Amino acid sequence: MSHLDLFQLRISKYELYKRDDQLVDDLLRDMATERIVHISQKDGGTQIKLIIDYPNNMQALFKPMRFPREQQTLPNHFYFTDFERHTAEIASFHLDRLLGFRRAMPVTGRILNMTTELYALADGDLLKTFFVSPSNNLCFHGKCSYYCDTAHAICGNPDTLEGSFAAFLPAKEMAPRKVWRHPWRRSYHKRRKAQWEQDSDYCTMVRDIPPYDSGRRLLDLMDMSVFDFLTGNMDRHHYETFKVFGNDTFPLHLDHGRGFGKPFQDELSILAPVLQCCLLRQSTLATLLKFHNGPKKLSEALKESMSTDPVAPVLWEPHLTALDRRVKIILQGIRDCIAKDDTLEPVIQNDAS
Ligand SMILES: Nc1ncnc2c1ncn2[C@@H]1O[C@H](COP(=O)(O)OP(=O)(O)OP(=O)(O)O)[C@@H](O)[C@H]1O
Ligand SMILES: [Mn+2]
Repeated sequence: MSHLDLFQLRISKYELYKRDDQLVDDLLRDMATERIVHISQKDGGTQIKLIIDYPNNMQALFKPMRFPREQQTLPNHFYFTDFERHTAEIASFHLDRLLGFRRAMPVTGRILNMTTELYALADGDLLKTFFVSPSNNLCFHGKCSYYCDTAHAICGNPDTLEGSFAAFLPAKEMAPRKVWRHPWRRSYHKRRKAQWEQDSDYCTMVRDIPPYDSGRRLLDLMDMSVFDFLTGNMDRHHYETFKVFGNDTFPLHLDHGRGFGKPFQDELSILAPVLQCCLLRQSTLATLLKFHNGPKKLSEALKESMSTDPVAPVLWEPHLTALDRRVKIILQGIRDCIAKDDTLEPVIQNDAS
């Protein structure tokens, strides 16, 4: 049995893995070093993703590097046209773990050989998209709805390619997932706004709708809002849970390629769930306070956590600075909520309540 098989078997109703779980390190190492035997394109998504096959049926989801780490989200791009960043996937996993959520699958960086580890292992339609560029580099573009064409090809430099490798979720046939619309989903339209952007009482309505009217789910959305605000991810349109665990289970933190794009801008609208509901889980507040008060700031802890990654340094320094600044903003938001506390619901809650 592979480390990934074991990891998948141990997923619980409350988290993907245990605190300080050695298995996570084993899995990261496997994905970063095991021989790759086949690659194919994952269909369904908007931007290119490859399924990486290793021996023993281990699989990873690969997102390629497109730009250097200093490149920011293009100023005229919407969150839904922003290019995905492999470094955001890696950093988000580490951040999710540091915040004590453990709702994101482990992700490692790895440098591949374009010829022997990609071209030689591709077949079918994916293989047909490989070509040699004018500067003699091997490139491919795959088939998808955004940026899968010759003008947006992914090229070796000269023959290596960096990317992120996310541990594969259990097969859908083995562990079916339920897909939920995020109540604070953005409109995904150039000109239209979503209801939550116009209705300041939006949370009152959400609080009455199952599964947000009882149990942990609303608190989990607050955690997700904190997590996304820290990374700057505006692309949380849906989320998924494992069906076997029912409704009172954690939402998976998936798809973080659009985080870490704007280190000099703090996008307060991502924090709307927390600010509109005036709600936060007690353990999450404690974690944020711990990083705020030090001695170890969130930026330092994240840098340390990612320092052993094969593609370290994973993040451009301004992204790390942004984290500490954003922790302060979240805490100030919570202070304001407590100060004006005129609602019937307490601001800081435990799962049991
Ligand atoms: N680690 C993983 N293992 C297996 N499947 C995954 C993993 N992460 C994500 N997926 C699945 O792949 C789907 C697409 O992934 P992702 O959201 O990253 O792609 P996307 O191109 O951004 O798609 P969309 O544009 O719909 O958001 C997800 O909805 C999820 O079901
Ligand atoms: Mn996505």
